[in-house]
Amino acid sequence: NYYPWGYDSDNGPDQWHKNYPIAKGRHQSPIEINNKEVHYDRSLLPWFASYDPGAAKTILNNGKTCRVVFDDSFDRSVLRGGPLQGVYRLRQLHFHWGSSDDHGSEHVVNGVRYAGELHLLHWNPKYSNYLDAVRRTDGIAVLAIFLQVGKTPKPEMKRILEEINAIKTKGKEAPFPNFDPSILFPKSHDYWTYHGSFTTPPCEECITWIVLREPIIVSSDQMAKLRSLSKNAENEPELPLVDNWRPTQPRYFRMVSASFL
Ligand SMILES: CC[C@H](C)CCC(=O)Nc1ccc(S(N)(=O)=O)cc1
Ligand SMILES: [Zn+2]
Repeated sequence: NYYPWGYDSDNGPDQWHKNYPIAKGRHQSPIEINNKEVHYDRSLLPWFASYDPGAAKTILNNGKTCRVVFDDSFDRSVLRGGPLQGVYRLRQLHFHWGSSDDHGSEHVVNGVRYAGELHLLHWNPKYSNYLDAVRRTDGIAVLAIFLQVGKTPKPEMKRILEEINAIKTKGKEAPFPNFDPSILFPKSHDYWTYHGSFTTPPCEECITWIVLREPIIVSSDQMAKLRSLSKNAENEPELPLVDNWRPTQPRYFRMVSASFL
């Protein structure tokens, strides 16, 4: 009998390997990023995002996260440079967050957990489609941005959080037109990069991670707004959608490169 994966004790990260054996692989994500083990790579190029606001389509609650979906039927919104060869198409963005402000991010930096983490997922159009790309080591690129709680929140987050009321329960979707996610980017483009996996099932090891050093500032109220999402469907008992983050995985023999000294 099929029992969907989740983040509870009976279907959470420690159980995922039963249906997705690669979850115990050697290139899993997220990981701890420690300054001592990072290698400054001066050959790393800056990365560039050129996104078309018109590519934004809908925002949805899939019971696991809040996701914004973009038109990826051609090279309309792309990420290039950094560790990447060629352009990667923006497909979706989503968040991971905790049950309180002191945790919720997936990557951890020198022991620091942030309140949340924003993932912008892009795929390599040299492959015929997304499902083909997820089977390739250079198939996917995820730009990860930490959410830090502070006094002067980024006004650009407001647009996403205003839509939360329309997608309270699992399966709810709402139109989300005219949105350029690069307005969410922090000032600095400094990043770490390493090869890893999806942080949820199917845990495929197809991701070039680009983790930004500078977090974006959100307010405690904005985090509370994310936590007001429910993982249940409309007519089911209310279950808060919180703590949808995977603990850090072993780094094994992977190099984490830094674009900055
Ligand atoms: C077998 C293909 C499957 C349907 C893929 C569905 C998918 O895209 N999942 C996904 C996306 C992003 C992340 S994360 N959190 O950015 O690492 C985790 C999981
Ligand atoms: Zn994610």
